[in-house]
Amino acid sequence: MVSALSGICSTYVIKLIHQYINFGLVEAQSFFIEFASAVTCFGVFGVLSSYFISVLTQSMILKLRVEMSSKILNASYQKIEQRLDHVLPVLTTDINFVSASMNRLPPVVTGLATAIGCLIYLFYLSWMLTLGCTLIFAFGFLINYLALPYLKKYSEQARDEWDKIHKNFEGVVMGMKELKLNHEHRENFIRKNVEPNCLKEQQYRVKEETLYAVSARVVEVVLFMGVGILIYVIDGSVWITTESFGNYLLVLLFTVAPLATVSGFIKHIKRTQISLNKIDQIGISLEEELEDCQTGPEELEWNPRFDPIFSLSQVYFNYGNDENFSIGPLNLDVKKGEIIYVVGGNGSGKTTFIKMLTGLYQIADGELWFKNQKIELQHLDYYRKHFAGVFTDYHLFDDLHHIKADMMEKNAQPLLEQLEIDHKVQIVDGKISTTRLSYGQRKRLAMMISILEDKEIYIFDEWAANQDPYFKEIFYTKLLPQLKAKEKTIIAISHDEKYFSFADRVVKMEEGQLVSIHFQKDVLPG
Ligand SMILES: Nc1ncnc2c1ncn2[C@@H]1O[C@H](COP(=O)(O)OP(=O)(O)OP(=O)(O)O)[C@@H](O)[C@H]1O
Repeated sequence: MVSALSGICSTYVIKLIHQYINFGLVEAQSFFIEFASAVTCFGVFGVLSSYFISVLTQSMILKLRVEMSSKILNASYQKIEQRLDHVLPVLTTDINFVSASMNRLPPVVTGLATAIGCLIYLFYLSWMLTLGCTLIFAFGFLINYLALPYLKKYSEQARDEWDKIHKNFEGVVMGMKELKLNHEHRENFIRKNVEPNCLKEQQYRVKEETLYAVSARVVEVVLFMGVGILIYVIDGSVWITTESFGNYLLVLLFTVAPLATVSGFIKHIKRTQISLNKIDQIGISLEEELEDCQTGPEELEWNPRFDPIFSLSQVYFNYGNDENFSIGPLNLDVKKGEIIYVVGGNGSGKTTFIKMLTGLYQIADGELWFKNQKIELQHLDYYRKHFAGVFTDYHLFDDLHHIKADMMEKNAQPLLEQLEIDHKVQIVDGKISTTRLSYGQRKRLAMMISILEDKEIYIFDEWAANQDPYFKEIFYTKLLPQLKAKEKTIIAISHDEKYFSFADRVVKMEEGQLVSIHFQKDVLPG
């Protein structure tokens, strides 16, 4: 509405200029008042329209960003893990591109309003000429329209290359150490990976831009040709004089600039569509994976003394796709407060097992029970709430506001001291003061956070792997028993045979099967 008012005002200014050229300054004072008012209103409405559209588009962008983040977090972990290469470029590139396109909307809307206003005025000046011009404009837009599928094709190809470039950039940042150390590796990575992908993207973009320039120039040529034809037809015609045609052309020229803004946006619409498709591709498929977050199964009687806290019955899992690794059938009952070590060779399936156990991976077959409740797909989020721990590829968040205040107050400082990082890290206003720590210290911090989260079941994936002997000892002989004393159940992947005697049970994984289970008495030395 405000954009339309701004467009009307600019048309009115054009009309005043046009009238002055035609009839001169008839009444100087009223001309000046009208002119100044129209220009002021044009400016004010223009700013207001930009402001309103900006508020609207920015709130849409905000919604898009927050919704995408929530959707990703609500989706199946397994599916996201498989598509990580596509998800990150969507978050970093496509959402930004859609945002940038939305930011271009205010001048486009004002331009459109001005062009429509000018066309109405032109129609008033000469409906026949305006009809002719509209046909020429329509023909020009048709050419633009016909070029769109090709523009879309090149734009899509360039965007697909961008996924690969994004992966290369990840390599540049995450693999900087390796690339810095090895000159040949660095050269090879740049020449054989980064450069070819960037080159392909560049070629597609050049094709796209050239096609766009060609279609834009063709449109201009058509417009000029159209005007030429009009001049040819009109010259010597009785129904319009050369002078009034000249006046008409003057207003027409004012219409060209806003129309150019609008037609320039057409190219952006295609690119935006491609970005929206990319968002949609992961968005829609994420929607399919949405899990009912809140509800658990019906509460059943559960006696921690006799009943397992969770059990697996004939459970199978596989990665699907072309990956042929699978685990199962697994049968395991775990009691509340038990400490279980999972051992086994590399690639035997230990991490896969705990990801499945925590509900991050969905089981393919069999039954998963938690406190006598059968866990179905829709209960997975409820089920996962009972777990905390540290994976090998953990992420350290510095914001700890999700931790209960009393837990934080009572236990944070003693834990920092016990883990001997209190001289390095403080918790200030619910945030960790620094995460710039050694690997071992960072892992201790991750351990502290998981303990503060105060869940019923703890999983640790080779937590002690990069701890010094002193902290290994503390982990196996103090921290885990302390958690057990609080009736926490612990599943720890471990290769440290020395400490097997501290487990209640040691289960061994081999090629996706739990091949043996030893109780503490069996693994005690001697
Ligand atoms: N995200 C994944 N997608 C497909 N296959 C995978 C994935 N992660 C692991 N695998 C496959 O599953 C097998 C078991 O891997 P897993 O990480 O569970 O082993 P692990 O016993 O924990 O090994 P390690 O001791 O080396 O950590 C591997 O052989 C691997 O090929």
